Amino acid sequence: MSALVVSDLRKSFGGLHVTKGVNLTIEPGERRLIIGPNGAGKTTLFNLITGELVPDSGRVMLNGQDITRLPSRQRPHLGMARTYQIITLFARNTIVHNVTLALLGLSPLRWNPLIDIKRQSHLTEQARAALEQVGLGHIADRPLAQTSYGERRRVEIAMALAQKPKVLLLDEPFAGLSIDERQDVHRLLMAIPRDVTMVMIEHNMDVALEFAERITLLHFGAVIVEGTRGEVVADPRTREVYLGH
Ligand SMILES: Nc1ncnc2c1ncn2[C@@H]1O[C@H](COP(=O)(O)OP(=O)(O)OP(=O)(O)O)[C@@H](O)[C@H]1O
Repeated sequence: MSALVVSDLRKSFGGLHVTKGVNLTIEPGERRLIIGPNGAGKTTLFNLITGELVPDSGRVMLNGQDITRLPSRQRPHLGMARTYQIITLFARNTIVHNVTLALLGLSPLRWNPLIDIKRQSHLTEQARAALEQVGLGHIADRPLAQTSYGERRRVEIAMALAQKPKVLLLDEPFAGLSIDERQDVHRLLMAIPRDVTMVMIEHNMDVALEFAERITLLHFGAVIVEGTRGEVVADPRTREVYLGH
């Protein structure tokens, strides 16, 4: 059974057709890169898959289950996680506290106004384990404000990993990072075990090529090339979209 299947997905904003019948099949354990120039419709596709946007038509299946109309907040319980920008989180609180809060947000306990987060040791342990996994275990008790941009990106990935996802969606995880920070994030993503399927969206083709075995090129809301890394790079349509010749 495929990990994620998108069938004939369509979305318009007013008269603008932004997603024009996209099909994708992603196998368990796969690392898939979805590339495309600015405005190709990558973020929209990502939001349709995660449930932040509702498609006009088409279907999204996660591990064989139709989730097209399932609210996004329920998708983590079925094994889908995405990275979030954490800039708006609690900068004065510690890193581990922030990751624990992200986990609490998924838990039924979030409805309890009397909850004392410090007592939720199982959530804190899960948060610490995820921070270890991204190489931040040693600074888990540092305030979030005292972290570099690259470290914050790793905290974002830890928040998603703490949910123990089966399918992890990464929205431009290298954006805004220095070359060294990119290498760190790249190494960390490559070390994630194969029981996690990963789909990454990225507009800059060069920074993410090594990540994926298979690449999908999106242009004007449609898939125009798909194949192995070698096939997509060699395809004249890829050159045309990216290099204009
Ligand atoms: N909510 C919206 N309302 C109207 N138009 C939208 C909306 N969201 C996206 N669009 C338009 O849809 C098109 C695709 O946008 P999208 O952000 O999905 O592209 P992208 O490939 O992610 O681009 P980038 O690499 O620049 O992030 C753009 O023309 C954008 O202006």
